[in-house]
Amino acid sequence: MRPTMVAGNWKMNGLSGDAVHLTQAILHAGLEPMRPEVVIFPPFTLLHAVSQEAKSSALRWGGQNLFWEASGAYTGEISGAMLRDMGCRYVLIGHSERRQIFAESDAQIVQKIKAALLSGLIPVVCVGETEAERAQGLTDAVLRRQLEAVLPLLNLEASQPNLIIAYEPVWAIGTGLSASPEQAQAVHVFIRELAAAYSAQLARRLLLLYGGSVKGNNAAALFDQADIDGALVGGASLQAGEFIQICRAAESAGRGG
Ligand SMILES: O=C(CO)COP(=O)(O)O
Repeated sequence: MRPTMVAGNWKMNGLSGDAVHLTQAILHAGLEPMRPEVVIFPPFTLLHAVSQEAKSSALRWGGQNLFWEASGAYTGEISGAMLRDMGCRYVLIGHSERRQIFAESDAQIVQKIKAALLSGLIPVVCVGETEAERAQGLTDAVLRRQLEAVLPLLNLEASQPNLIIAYEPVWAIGTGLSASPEQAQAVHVFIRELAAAYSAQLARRLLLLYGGSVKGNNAAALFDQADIDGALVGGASLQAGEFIQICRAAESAGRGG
């Protein structure tokens, strides 16, 4: 399998001018449409600006989070319908920063995934172990717990998976210390095996992104791995040149070059 998605998670960064600049840089980079699919996840406040720039292109965008209720007295929250209204195709759910800083539980993440699916969004569900968990040999156990909540939501009636999984080891996020291609590949194989318990066909087609200090200079080696289908990029997605380099690495991997 070959990388099919490069996604940029801008986190809580950027003002309108930055959104226009970054989006235009990606649009003008001459990337091959959909090889890979390029997706950006700006803050909610920049979704409109991004959608205006990218609406007639192959570039896609999504929200970084959502709340599970459709509407109502939930001050400060954003629903799936609101994201759809901004033209979003995707939504990040369960990012480790949400799990750690905002104490999101596996049960809440399940509610969010259900709400996203009901709204017609494709959830990009983030999983991953902390440094302490890896040191204690708990990586598989943590991923199993996180994914046992998520994988039952796979639509077994469909021919294509209704969600995407991003493996983001917490120790690799924002540290400059990416997982090695072999480490990431081993975990991706494990995740695919867990998914195969629900459906072998969907497991084969499940998009597994790697995230954690992906840069222009390490992306190609990650994409060379058979089960790394793309990347979820944080810091480097805020620098147009770096992000475009990662997209090009995915293009080349897609050509077998
Ligand atoms: O959290 C991430 C993407 O969601 C990864 O962040 P970095 O690429 O900055 O390590």
